[in-house]
Amino acid sequence: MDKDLENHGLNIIDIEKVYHTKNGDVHALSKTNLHVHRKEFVALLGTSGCGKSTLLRMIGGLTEQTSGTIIYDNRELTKPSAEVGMVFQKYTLFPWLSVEKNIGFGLKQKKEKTNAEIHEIVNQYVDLVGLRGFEKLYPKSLSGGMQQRVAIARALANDPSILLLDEPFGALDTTTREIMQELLLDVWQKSPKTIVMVTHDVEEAVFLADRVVVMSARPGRVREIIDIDLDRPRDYRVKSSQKFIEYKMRAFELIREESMKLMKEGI
Ligand SMILES: Nc1ncnc2c1ncn2[C@@H]1O[C@H](COP(=O)(O)OP(=O)(O)OP(=O)(O)O)[C@@H](O)[C@H]1O
Repeated sequence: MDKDLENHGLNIIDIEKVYHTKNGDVHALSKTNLHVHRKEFVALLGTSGCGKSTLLRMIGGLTEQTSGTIIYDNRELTKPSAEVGMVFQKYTLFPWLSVEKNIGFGLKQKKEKTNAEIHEIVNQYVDLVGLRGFEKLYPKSLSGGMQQRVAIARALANDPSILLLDEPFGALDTTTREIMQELLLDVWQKSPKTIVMVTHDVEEAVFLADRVVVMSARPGRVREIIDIDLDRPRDYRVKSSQKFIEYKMRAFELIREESMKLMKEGI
């Protein structure tokens, strides 16, 4: 592959994070390297506290790394920017704004588009995440799954190059979660982005991602990368295939090994 193209996408280079707290230093992430291709979907898995969220927050410019560099398409990412959209587990919608106002919030702030253009973009995302008929409602009258759909639409409406998802379906019941996974795949297929998603759910990671990155226990680093060679578009039926089960088992084994290490260390 052309050297320049190879470098395109997200490059995480020698990233390390130590939190300095009053009770001492917490080594959250040891030198971590990862390359995520443009429009690739990567899922991060690992034991609790291995630094998954820390890594995501550093990519998003919300937490400063102790050392190392994060580059997207040859530009260094150092602070929050419109290029990076984020969705967290906790519903983070503005309660005083309607669904459509929440989705259009970032566009309005940027002041680059007319109200009519914003209206059109918002409408497009209302349809994409299946919220037609709910656009005038306020977050408090929506279910958890619907609120996360608004959050995803809000992040995408800004047309970011990278979408960071931190356990976005963690608070949802199993069925809603599965439906949201399919919706996310559908949205990603129609509006492809470079996605990095943190999840605790092995099945979710294998179902969604092109590659599953399993991290070692704290201080985290990349333990193994599993290439998920499953046809797209995917639907839930793929979960019963032999290949799917093998990928899932491999990820489980790795996480188990890392959890056992933590237990032996008495953490
Ligand atoms: N702001 C902070 N100050 C001090 N320590 C922190 C801070 N944020 C995270 N940590 C610590 O850094 C380590 C990694 O935390 P992080 O939340 O990144 O892990 P995680 O893999 O996302 O965990 P989980 O799966 O439980 O959400 C943990 O030991 C955590 O306690």
